[in-house]
Amino acid sequence: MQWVLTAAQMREAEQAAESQHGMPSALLMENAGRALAEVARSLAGPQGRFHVVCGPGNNGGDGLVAARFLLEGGARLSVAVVGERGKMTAEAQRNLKALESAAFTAQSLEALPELGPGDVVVDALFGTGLSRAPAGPFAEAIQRMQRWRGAGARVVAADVPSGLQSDTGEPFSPCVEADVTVSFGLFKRGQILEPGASLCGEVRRVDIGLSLAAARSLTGPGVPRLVEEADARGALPPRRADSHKGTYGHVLGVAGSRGKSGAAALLARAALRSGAGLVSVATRAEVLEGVMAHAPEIMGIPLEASGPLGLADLEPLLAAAEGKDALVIGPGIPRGPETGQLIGELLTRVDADVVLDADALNAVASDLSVLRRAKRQVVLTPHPGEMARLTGLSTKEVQARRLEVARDFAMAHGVTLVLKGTRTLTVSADGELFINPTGNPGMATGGTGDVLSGICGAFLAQGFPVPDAIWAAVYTHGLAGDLAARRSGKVGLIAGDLLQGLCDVWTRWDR
Ligand SMILES: NC(=O)C1=CN([C@@H]2O[C@H](COP(=O)(O)OP(=O)(O)OC[C@H]3O[C@@H](n4cnc5c(N)ncnc54)[C@H](O)[C@@H]3O)[C@@H](O)[C@H]2O)[C@@H](O)CC1
Ligand SMILES: [K+]
Repeated sequence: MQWVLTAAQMREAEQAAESQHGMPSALLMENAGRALAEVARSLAGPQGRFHVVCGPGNNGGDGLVAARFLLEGGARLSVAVVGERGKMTAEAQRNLKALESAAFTAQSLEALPELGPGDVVVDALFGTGLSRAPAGPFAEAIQRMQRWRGAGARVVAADVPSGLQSDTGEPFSPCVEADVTVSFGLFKRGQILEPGASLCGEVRRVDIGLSLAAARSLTGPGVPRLVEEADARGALPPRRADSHKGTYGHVLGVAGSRGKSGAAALLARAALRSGAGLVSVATRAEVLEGVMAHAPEIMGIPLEASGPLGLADLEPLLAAAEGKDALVIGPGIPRGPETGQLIGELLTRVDADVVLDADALNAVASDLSVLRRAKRQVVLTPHPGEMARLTGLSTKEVQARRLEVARDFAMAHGVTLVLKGTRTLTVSADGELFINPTGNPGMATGGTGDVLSGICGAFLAQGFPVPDAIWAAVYTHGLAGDLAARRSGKVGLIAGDLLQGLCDVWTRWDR
């Protein structure tokens, strides 16, 4: 996993590197600029020219170091310094002098020639220190870089595309759109959260000498981490030779209703395709055959009452939950006035971990105190709209502060929370944050959430601990979507394709 930091945490890490590890910021800048030059060179055509656009802060300093290395390598190079020289940081000034001592002259932006295919722009205008919308010459510089890109030049951003707010991923206007962003030392939030992630293009993290210091100073919850493929694969050990279906747990899905039997079927099949030893589905009697028609491997439990799920279903569901290792409640359920109470009773009495999804989330939203009273682990998997109902915020507020909203909720109610959307977040009950990098817009289609709930249930039933089971489920779900989209395209992708995608994940991971 990789830490994902705020600008303030980056500054702390930089200070720790200097005070505790003898790595002065000049040395960090040297390493950063050198790595930046290497990436810039890798993007240029054989006759490519380089424009390095530098701002007044240390981001500009990185650009000036990169310019020095490009010059040493014999590149066709122009450098522009935007803003007043007197306002540059000491490190940036020192590197400008170093460049000028080689009889090289930085120019004004207007003097720089136009660029085209094969050429490279190094955007070193602003990094993590951007504090307000770029205006005047800074805005013009960003627009100029955008124009060069429009004409075919590649843009490599130093640390953060200029104009992007590195703590939120929200861009000011104007903002550089990069082809590659070279992230110095550690990831920044704005590189991972959308729309920042898209504005960064490909993010390449390079070590510059502060990761070790940061790792020591940034322990504890609160600092989000980016899940990597090795983490997810490692969280799911291979199946043992001497095992049987009982080894891999029994998932009970409480799902489906008239017209929504497919939700139960997707949940159940996803749980089966994610390694659960046994999967049962409890649903209204009249839809059970429809569910089972999709999956002969599952066992059906008819709920004989009628109408929305309510207290009349409590005894049959308690009986159904006997001996189960995980429950998944919600996809396609008929919700009514008693559904929340029913779920509350199940949470306090059932001896199994429970995943709440879809209408089960809406059902508990009116009385969240039941979450704290649960006998075992509770996992909630809301999309932003459901999260808004759970918190009383608007969807927009949820999206604007995803990390904080998710963490506050998980800690307040003692649950593992999955906040879905681009870069799905998993938060543990003690506030550890895991950002997921897999998945694609093709998965914005009905039923993919049902599949995720089934994967979560299967991993819990197999005894994987929270929160690992859940961030691994989220990663696996996204990767299944990415692999499935190779066949179907993003437009053609449907939730059922994720079931084959899951098999592709298992063969890829040798599981
Ligand atoms: N933190 C670290 O460990 C390291 C940071 N480095 C670089 O340092 C950068 C951060 O440097 P700084 O903190 O100096 O910040 P920046 O270089 O991002 O820019 C901040 C400067 O621009 C000014 N400014 C901010 N917004 C402006 C606006 N809209 N219009 C005009 N001026 C504006 C600020 O007053 C300040 O002078 C990082 O992104 C990275 O590139 C690297 O040199 C290596 C090590
Ligand atoms: K930049």
